[in-house]
Amino acid sequence: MTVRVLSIAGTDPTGGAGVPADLKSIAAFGGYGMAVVTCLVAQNTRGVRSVHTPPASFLREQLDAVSDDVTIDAVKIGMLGTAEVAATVRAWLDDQRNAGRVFPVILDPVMVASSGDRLLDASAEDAVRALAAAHADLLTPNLAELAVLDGGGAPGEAHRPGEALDDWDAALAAGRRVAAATGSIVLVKGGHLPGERTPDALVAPDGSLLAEVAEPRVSTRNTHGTGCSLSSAMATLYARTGAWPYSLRAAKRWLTGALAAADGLRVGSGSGPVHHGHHLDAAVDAYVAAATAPDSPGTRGRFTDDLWERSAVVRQEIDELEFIVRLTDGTLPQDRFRAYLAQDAQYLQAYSRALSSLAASAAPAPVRAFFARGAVTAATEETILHRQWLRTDDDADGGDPGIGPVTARYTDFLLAATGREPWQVGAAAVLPCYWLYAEIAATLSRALEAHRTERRGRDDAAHPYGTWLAAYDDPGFQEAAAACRAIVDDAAADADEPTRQAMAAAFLRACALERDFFAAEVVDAG
Ligand SMILES: Nc1ncnc2c1ncn2[C@@H]1O[C@H](COP(=O)(O)OP(=O)(O)O)[C@@H](O)[C@H]1O
Ligand SMILES: Cc1ncc(COP(=O)(O)O)c(N)n1
Repeated sequence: MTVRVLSIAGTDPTGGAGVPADLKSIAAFGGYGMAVVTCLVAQNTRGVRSVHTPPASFLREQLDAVSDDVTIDAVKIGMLGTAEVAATVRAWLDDQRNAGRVFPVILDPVMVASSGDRLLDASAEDAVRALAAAHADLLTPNLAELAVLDGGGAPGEAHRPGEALDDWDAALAAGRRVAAATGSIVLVKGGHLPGERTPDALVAPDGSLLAEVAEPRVSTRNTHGTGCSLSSAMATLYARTGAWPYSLRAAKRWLTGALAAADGLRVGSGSGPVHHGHHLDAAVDAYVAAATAPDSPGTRGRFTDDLWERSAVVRQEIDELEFIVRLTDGTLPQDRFRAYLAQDAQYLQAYSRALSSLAASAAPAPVRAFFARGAVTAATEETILHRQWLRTDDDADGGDPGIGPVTARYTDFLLAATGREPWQVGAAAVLPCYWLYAEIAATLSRALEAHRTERRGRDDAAHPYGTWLAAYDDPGFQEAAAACRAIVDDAAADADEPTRQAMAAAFLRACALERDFFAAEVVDAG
């Protein structure tokens, strides 16, 4: 379901906070973003230079231009700047409510930028509190903002304004008071507290805890706009799901990924932005793959011939990987080989499940039978790997390292493609594991033969991974690869063009993941 989300906020010409961050977050969750600008801010990752606030009447014109024309599914409010701006937004919300237009309002009470610059007049704090009490369904203050909002709590109980909230229990207590005082749910954020994890919690006006989540702290100075991004994500997810706890868990997980990918953006020399679109790689790959497809499919040869050609670059990259080169010449260190096998065992477990999905799909009976046999073979291979190579039963040095991030990315993709896509697309997704592996096994086996011939009679004649390599150059495996290829060709011949394109995209994505899998064993071994 696409939701229409309006951001009412200030600008950031470097794109990390305010309106641009909001629009990116809304888009990241599949929403349609709209924006009304409260203040124009000349800022970058190093700080705020100046703020220009257009007349309140013009703000009202922008708000009316949206609401006169578009049905709004959620509103996220960020920087308000002045009491007059806060009052104008409030008056517009009053009018919306009186006209019977109901939508959730998420208020991020922006007061001070992460650079330390003020973004709200001190005299406007009461107006923000009043706006929160009148209209906000959810408030998303950071700790400093929570402390200021709490300054207006019940006498005697209230946290003193300006006093720092420096532990999680104090923050939750302040969150409860602000929730009670405003009647809004408060998202209490522990991002500014020290510690390995970053806790966030949703506190209801009756004091109950609706959800508490904690993700690992990402080691980065690039946190500009995290507050804006999180609150827009919450607005979009809540408009879509109608559930605050699910929205928080999903938003928090995404934000942690956006923070982890932040350093890779290389935007600015101060506190840079987070990567809002970090999760879109797979979708972009699919579009690029579709764009490389020839225009007239009818004039082509076998579908998989074309796929093979289109995967040439990735296959070349695999052949040149240090891991493959050293596995072939036998110089790969034992611990790296074992780390690879441990990930391979994890992979096989998921692969067996992916093939089982195809065995249970709407495919013709012989196809289902083929994948059912494949599922059994993969599970058997996994068992053999554990018994013969990993000896997990009596492993002296602590056993299973768990699934690595790259293995997880590949297996998540396979399970999604075989579980949720048409079976033809799932079949194309599992093909690279058969086909590329069969090719690699054949190459390795030729190298093994050369190694033997060259060193015949010498005392280093035995290739350290010879037994393992030999097992993989199994004629049965080569036959299975050819059969899977035939299945994909037949399926493509009967499929419509969108399905063929989805099949090609799935095949090429799996090839890229196959490469990443071989390239990543050092990292995964971690
Ligand atoms: N280094 C970090 N690693 C992981 N999460 C973080 C980090 N810094 C902030 N966050 C998270 O980002 C969100 C916004 O946090 P916060 O810093 O309180 O907002 P603001 O940007 O408004 O100051 C919270 O969920 C917080 O836990
Ligand atoms: C227009 C605008 N709105 C909000 C912030 C706060 O940014 P942060 O989320 O880093 O505190 C900002 N710097 N600029």
